[in-house]
Amino acid sequence: MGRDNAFTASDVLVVAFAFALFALIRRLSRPEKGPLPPGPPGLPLLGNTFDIPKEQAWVAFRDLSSKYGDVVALNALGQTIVIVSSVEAAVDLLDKRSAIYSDRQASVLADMIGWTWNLAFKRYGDDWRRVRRLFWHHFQPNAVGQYRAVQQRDVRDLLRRLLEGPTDLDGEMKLTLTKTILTAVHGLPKEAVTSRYVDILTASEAGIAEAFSPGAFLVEFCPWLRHVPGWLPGTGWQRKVREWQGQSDAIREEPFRAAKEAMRRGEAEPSMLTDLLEKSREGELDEDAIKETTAVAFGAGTDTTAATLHAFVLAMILHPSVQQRAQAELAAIVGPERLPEHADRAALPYVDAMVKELLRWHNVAPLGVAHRCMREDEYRGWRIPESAIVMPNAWAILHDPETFPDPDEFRPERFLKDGRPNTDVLDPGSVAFGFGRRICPGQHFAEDALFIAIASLLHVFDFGRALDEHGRPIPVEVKMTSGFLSYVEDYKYSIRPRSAAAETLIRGEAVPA
Ligand code: HEM
Repeated sequence: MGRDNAFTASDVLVVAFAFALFALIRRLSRPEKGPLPPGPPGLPLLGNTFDIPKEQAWVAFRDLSSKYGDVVALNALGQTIVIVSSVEAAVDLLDKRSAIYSDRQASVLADMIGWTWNLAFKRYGDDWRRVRRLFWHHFQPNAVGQYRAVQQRDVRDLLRRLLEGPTDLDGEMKLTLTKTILTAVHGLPKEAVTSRYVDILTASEAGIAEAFSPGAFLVEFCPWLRHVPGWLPGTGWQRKVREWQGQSDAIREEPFRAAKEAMRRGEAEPSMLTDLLEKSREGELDEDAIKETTAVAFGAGTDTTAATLHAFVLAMILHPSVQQRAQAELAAIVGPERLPEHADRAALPYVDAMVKELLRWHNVAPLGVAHRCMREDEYRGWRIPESAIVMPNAWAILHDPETFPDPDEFRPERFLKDGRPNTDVLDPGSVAFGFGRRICPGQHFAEDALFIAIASLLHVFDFGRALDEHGRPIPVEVKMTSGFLSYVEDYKYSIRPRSAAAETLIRGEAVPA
């Protein structure tokens, strides 16, 4: 809202004070049963609002946990936020007590934009349960094997595009995952999946980042503002909401429409959608549930996985010895005459450990997705109030030097012992994908997608630093963007096929004996 100058900073402060005062009076009028978890002292009314930075909040929260412990309570204008920075506390609360920690915070803006169709934002209840069950049925460990052929097909197409010349690596990763998901989930033939779908997602991510930037929109604090007519001064923000509505609708409707069109022409591939439509013919499902279930795979699965892969190439540039070790393993196990397949995974412990290390090293959701406590609870003698927001600081857990020495280093061997997987080390997948009943249902699909992409890329390409006009390597550094999802900032890279035989493999031709 500040962005279109619709409201001044003093408007925001007045409303914030009113909101905080209301929360304070409400709290004082209720007897309290125990202390909140420890945390920094807050200002009168405003609480800890200034302890919550907009940039890289996970780093500031980690610093708070070093001082106050693994469970820290903050008060933002009367709203309790509990930051959890250990696996033990995250599992105790979000997993073992998931019956009361599986809700999401209501958002007026999400409701206005129409994002409430999205499983990740749905409140805990029957509607969430219905879509989640349908989704899980198609993405549980025993089901994801059916998507491997499509994942492999699209990664091999990616290799070909990368061989053809310099390209936008980030965009290519996104296009690859978009093709995979829209084929596997919607049944779209790969030719029908153009960069138009990538653009839809990119626009909607920017919208989500802006809409959910804390404190940016007064309507979150004053829900009545949504009813103010759009012709009144100061309502420019409603234009933005309409734009975001369009993006949310596009994610939900466009692939679905295209898929139905492809079915009509007899060009659709077997997919989750064809399966769900079959069930709907038997009268078990309505069209909205089908659209929501398929659209959330596109909305939640594409960018998260593509962003993780984009971070992978950066890790390879920064850690050439890791790249070489993985390539040696691939050369020994897969050999020069073929490209890797999912079935090779068990025989490639180092590459498998790279998937773990990647999920640890770059957290696309550094603070997970916040859960909401549905009923007042007690934990280690502290009171967790009803409606408290509980955020697992996945980044802090996965960068804790006690668990992962030199956490900024990309070191897959930390997950190996005598060359075999070391089950004594915390599996980053058990943190990066969240907790409890809301745990990411796309985890197994994502891990498969990451494995086949990493193995295939390293089998045929060398990644390194790009050179400047004087032939000097251009420095790269790891910078994480802030926001609901975090990406590594763009970087310069060089890519070249490892050998003539590798080029032949990429082109899909037989390697001469
Ligand atoms: C590297 C890739 C990915 C990461 C790191 C990731 C991470 C997460 C996290 C942290 C959550 C929140 C869990 C919680 O509330 O505790 C989540 C939720 C979700 N993810 Fe993923 N995800 C990834 C890929 C995928 C994929 C490939 C799909 C689908 C094909 C997917 C679908 C979803 C859905 C539908 C939810 C919402 C679940 C709910 O609220 O019930 N994700 N993901």
